[in-house]
Amino acid sequence: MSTLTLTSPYIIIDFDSTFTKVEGLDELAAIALANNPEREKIVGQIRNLTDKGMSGEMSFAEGLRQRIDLLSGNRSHIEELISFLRTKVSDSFLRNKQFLSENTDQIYIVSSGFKEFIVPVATELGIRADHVFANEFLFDEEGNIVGIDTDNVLSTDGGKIKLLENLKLEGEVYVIGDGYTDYQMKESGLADRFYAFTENVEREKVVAVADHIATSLDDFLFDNKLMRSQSYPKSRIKVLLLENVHPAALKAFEEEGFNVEFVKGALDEDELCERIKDVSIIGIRSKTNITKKVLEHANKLMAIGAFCIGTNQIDLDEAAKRGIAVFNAPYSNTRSVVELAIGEMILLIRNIVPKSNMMHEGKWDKSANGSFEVRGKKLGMVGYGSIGTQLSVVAEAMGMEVFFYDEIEKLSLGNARKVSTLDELLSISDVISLHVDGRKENTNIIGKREFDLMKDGVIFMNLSRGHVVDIKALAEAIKSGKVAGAGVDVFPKEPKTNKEAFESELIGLPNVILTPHIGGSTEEAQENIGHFVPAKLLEFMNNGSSYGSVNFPEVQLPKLKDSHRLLHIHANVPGVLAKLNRIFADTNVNITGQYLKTNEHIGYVIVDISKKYTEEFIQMVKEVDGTIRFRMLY
Ligand SMILES: NC(=O)c1ccc[n+]([C@@H]2O[C@H](COP(=O)([O-])OP(=O)(O)OC[C@H]3O[C@@H](n4cnc5c(N)ncnc54)[C@H](O)[C@@H]3O)[C@@H](O)[C@H]2O)c1
Ligand SMILES: O=C(O)[C@H](O)COP(=O)(O)O
Repeated sequence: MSTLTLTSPYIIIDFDSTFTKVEGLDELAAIALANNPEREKIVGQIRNLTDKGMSGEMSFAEGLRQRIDLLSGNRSHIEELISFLRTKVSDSFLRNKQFLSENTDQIYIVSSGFKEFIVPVATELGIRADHVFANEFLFDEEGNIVGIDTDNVLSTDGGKIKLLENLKLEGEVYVIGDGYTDYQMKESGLADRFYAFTENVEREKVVAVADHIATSLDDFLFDNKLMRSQSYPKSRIKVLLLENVHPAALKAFEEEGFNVEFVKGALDEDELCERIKDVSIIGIRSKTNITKKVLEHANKLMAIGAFCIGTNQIDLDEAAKRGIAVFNAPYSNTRSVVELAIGEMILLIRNIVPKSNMMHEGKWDKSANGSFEVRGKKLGMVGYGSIGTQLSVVAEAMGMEVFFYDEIEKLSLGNARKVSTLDELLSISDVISLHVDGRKENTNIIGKREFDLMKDGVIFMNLSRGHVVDIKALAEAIKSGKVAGAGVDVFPKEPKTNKEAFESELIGLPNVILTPHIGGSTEEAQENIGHFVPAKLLEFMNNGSSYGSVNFPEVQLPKLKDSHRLLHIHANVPGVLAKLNRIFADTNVNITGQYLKTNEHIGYVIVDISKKYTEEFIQMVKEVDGTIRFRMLY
């Protein structure tokens, strides 16, 4: 088969803001005027003239003349500009260098920019120098730009149309560009299609008249079934990032060419049901609940990234049944939580909060009563996972005796001692800190009965999940003096955004540190997560690897080489693999690698095949009974 046949239309490509991300002449002005005190003003005027010319608001030729007059550039500035433009080639053009170099006879650059800087940049990606049509500068003897070659048709209004007419191309002609003058080639009847290129800028007036929108060069190539770097254009794949995840995440997806939407707060169920319809990847933190109802609206969703540790806010089983892989960041913020827990336990055991509050009221209360060291005290941790174990080590280094209770067998670090029941842990500890996961069964594991078991004057901390503690019982225990100090970072009901008010029975109680779920909110942790989770999601999207997923059969796949990769997710029922293999045998498709992993709900089969196959073969694979989702990578 060949989904990649080249039907060979002539492709006319604009340069500024299409082939490169920027407008060459504007950048030349910024370079040439570097030492001019009026630089910003003049560059602003030039940009304004460029915009007006590109959107068709003013005569292009007049705008160009005015821009050259404002510029005051020379040859050395052009050299600098070329080096700069080499770093500003549009991502999708860089990705598709092979297409550009293998189809040089069909591709032309037609630009109102200048050959002096376009030719060196475009030819490096395979464009023929004699296929670059653009304006040319006039220089004086010192190399200063003094004007433009007015004999060149491109310096005139309607120049691109005249140029195209002169080219006399026979066959289909498609134009890709971001400006109105690019569209005019189609309007004149000389080109068959106009693709408004929006990877760098989106001009309303241009998009409105376009036959198609090309969000990237891959998008254009996909639309025309031409050879491309991405099996499916990433610019067509929508990524929705909620809850103000670190900008590193936005950058990671944008650099790969995805269509990314960034939202500061969380969304409620109804909003999410609406917004998720066309989303393929969603990034959330602890406040966004991905419920069964949300997933029912998420027909395109392939992966969920929890930019945090907890995944209790996601219906993991339902996601798996729908073939949606969920990833989180299990370690990136653990140290931050540990540091906050250590800080809080010292402040609480020293009774610092009331003392600090009094100072703010102008009261001096120097006394040692009710203030203790943590050294020698017993720290009791419920949950000895990633955070519990780290806290254990740091607390021991401060001279605490560490005890823990975990419902599964865990290796003690250092001198930490495991106790066999929760009740025992609660009754022996001076400081109690909760580090259990947020599964439903952990709801209210600490309530009145458990507070009654604790020592009088205990210090109590919860930095795990809000629903784990009965807040009313905690408030009573604080009021009665049973709990001498409490540090609470997580609550059964938390505001979705910083604009919503916080309500709790703990407000106003003495020696209580309340924090707005910021255990993992440090710059370091958020940045780590901002790199870690997108890397996992991208590996899944680009390569099929699901290693580290919390709900999906985990496979770590080799890089795809000289093959096409089929990713088949199916209900875990007997016989699917056999059926798939039968199709391969019957259709004579050569398998170069095969991987299978299952979990209780689904099977994940990855098959690398040689590139010779038919559309019918793909259709048969998609139609195998039990198929949940199928996609291909190459
Ligand atoms: N406050 C924050 O900003 C913040 C930041 C990161 C993590 N967290 C939360 O902290 C908690 C701990 O994170 P982690 O990375 O250490 O998780 P983890 O999964 O590594 O460890 C949790 C441990 O708790 C144990 N456990 C679960 N339920 C238990 C129970 N009822 N009794 C005894 N042991 C039980 C598990 O066996 C496991 O060993 C999670 O709820 C996570 O969501 C909060
Ligand atoms: O699960 C976590 O990692 C923490 O609860 C942090 O959640 P957040 O990213 O919403 O602050």
